[in-house]
Amino acid sequence: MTTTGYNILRNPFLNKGTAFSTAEREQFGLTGTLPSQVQTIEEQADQAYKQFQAKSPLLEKRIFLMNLFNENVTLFYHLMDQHVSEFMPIVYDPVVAESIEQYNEIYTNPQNAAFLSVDHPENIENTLKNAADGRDIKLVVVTDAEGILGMGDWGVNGVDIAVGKLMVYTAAAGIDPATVLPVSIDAGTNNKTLLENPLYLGNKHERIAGQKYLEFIDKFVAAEQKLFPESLLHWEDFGRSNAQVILDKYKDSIATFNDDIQGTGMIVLAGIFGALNISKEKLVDQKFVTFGAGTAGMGIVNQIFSELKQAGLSDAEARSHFYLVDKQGLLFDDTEDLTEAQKSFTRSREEFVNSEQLDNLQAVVDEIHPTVLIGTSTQPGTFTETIVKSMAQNTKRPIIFPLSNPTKLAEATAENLIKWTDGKALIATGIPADNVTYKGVTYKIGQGNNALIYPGLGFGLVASTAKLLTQETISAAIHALGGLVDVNEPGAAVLPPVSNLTEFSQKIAEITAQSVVKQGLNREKIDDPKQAVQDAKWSAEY
Ligand SMILES: NC(=O)c1ccc[n+]([C@@H]2O[C@H](COP(=O)([O-])OP(=O)(O)OC[C@H]3O[C@@H](n4cnc5c(N)ncnc54)[C@H](O)[C@@H]3O)[C@@H](O)[C@H]2O)c1
Ligand SMILES: O=C(O)C[C@H](O)C(=O)O
Ligand SMILES: [Mn+2]
Repeated sequence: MTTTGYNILRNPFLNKGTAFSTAEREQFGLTGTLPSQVQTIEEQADQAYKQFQAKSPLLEKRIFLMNLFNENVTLFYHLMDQHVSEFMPIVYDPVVAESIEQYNEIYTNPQNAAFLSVDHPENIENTLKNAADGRDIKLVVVTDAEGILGMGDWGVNGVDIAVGKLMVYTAAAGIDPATVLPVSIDAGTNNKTLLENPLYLGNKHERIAGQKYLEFIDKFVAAEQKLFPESLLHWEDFGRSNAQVILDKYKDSIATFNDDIQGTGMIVLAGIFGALNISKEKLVDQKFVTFGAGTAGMGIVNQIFSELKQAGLSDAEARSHFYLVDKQGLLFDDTEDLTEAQKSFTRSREEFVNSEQLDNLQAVVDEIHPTVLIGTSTQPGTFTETIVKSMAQNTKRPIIFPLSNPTKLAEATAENLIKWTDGKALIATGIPADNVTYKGVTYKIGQGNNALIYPGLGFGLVASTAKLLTQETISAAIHALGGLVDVNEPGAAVLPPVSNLTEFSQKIAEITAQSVVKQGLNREKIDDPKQAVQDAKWSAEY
């Protein structure tokens, strides 16, 4: 690749636009290809921000930012650094959901993503090479888009979630954007609307499943590891039947993690610790009801389970703290269609005189008196006033996390939860929520979204050249998020605010890297893990 003239202006990783100095313009054959004034990155950022502000609605703002990214990656991140709380919901959840729904209609140059087709396994390696274009890839986010947020199957459109997750990695933790690669696995789609859309850009056939699909995944992992042997492989928004199977297959042999299972489990446990700091209670004294025992729900349960065991409980004691509710109601040993993950946490019918009636959330909450209620069900409005009030009657500070995304799928709003519990609920929501003022107290609402933890974790793994991600490292990273909120302030949030994302991501990255090195899981020699994180950090300057 030549890096002179228009090639450099069109390469988003190298382009500085009007910020190329006169000397650089001469050096790169750009003399006369730009207006004469040389701008600073600050001037460019101010100008771009004004253009951004002039756009509405939010989806237009997102398209503007994606085009800016496609033109000039450094400027995009420089601007995002200055406006992280404002840009997060646009680059990422919830506006990313709209851009996925309208992907074909608003199609823009796809941010250097790699598109793999299940129909052409022979192209995997070449595709990854083409998309990397000689860059040294350290982090891959891959999606097959079978379970995009709570919106189901979005075929090739789902690539935007891989792109968005990676943008958050750089904005939050500072991974060099030239070292990352978003990947779409187009396995077909069962989304009828997409199949019938003449504009649909993905494979126009039903989703391929079973052996052929798993063989494709195997080939992908082999090629990814061969081409980028030092990379971390992050799985996002796979369907319930594949997510855990894939993670279990690779987690003990390569550096990999599933964000919906592990990232979500981590942030929820961190949020629960935050809530318990406020209520001055202990984890071992809690009773958990998880509503929606799928990929995220079971990731959360397993993470809490593992922490309860660390606190000294036996397997059986730890299991006794959980009540899973899914479509069938409370999950019992004899419930039909249990997933492998659910089977370890079912209840016995003998525990209840009325087990037949426990087929809905209301009945379960009335019977169990949970202290913690987690929603990962994709079912909007299901934490009703009656359910929430029933919970609040039986526990002083109910911990209630409606986590389903995007906005339209949340089990409840923070505002209603505060109102219905007379300010007692300790809340985290999946998408950002405004402060709630109630009876003179302003309640800050923590964002229980894996974006608060995966960037620090992933960057720490990359910076420390980790070979594997262990439970020990996961646990260390969760605890890194503790102690960052002043719990004595009335209305304190259970998690630190997104405006501090870069600071706490740095802390999580350092603790992750320290844990990797302590376990001897680094590929390269590292004397000072904190320094290794510092050295790997990219900043959005020319
Ligand atoms: N806040 C976060 O960080 C975060 C992270 C991951 C997932 N999520 C959200 O959690 C939700 C679930 O995601 P997932 O990946 O686990 O999906 P999933 O499909 O694996 O799981 C959803 C589960 O909900 C169950 N369910 C569906 N309808 C139900 C009903 N009426 N009553 C009870 N249960 C029902 C399904 O059977 C399934 O087990 C999504 O909305 C997603 O956006 C949030
Ligand atoms: O993408 C998000 O906002 C969080 C999570 O990974 C999800 O699938 O909902
Ligand atoms: Mn996800």
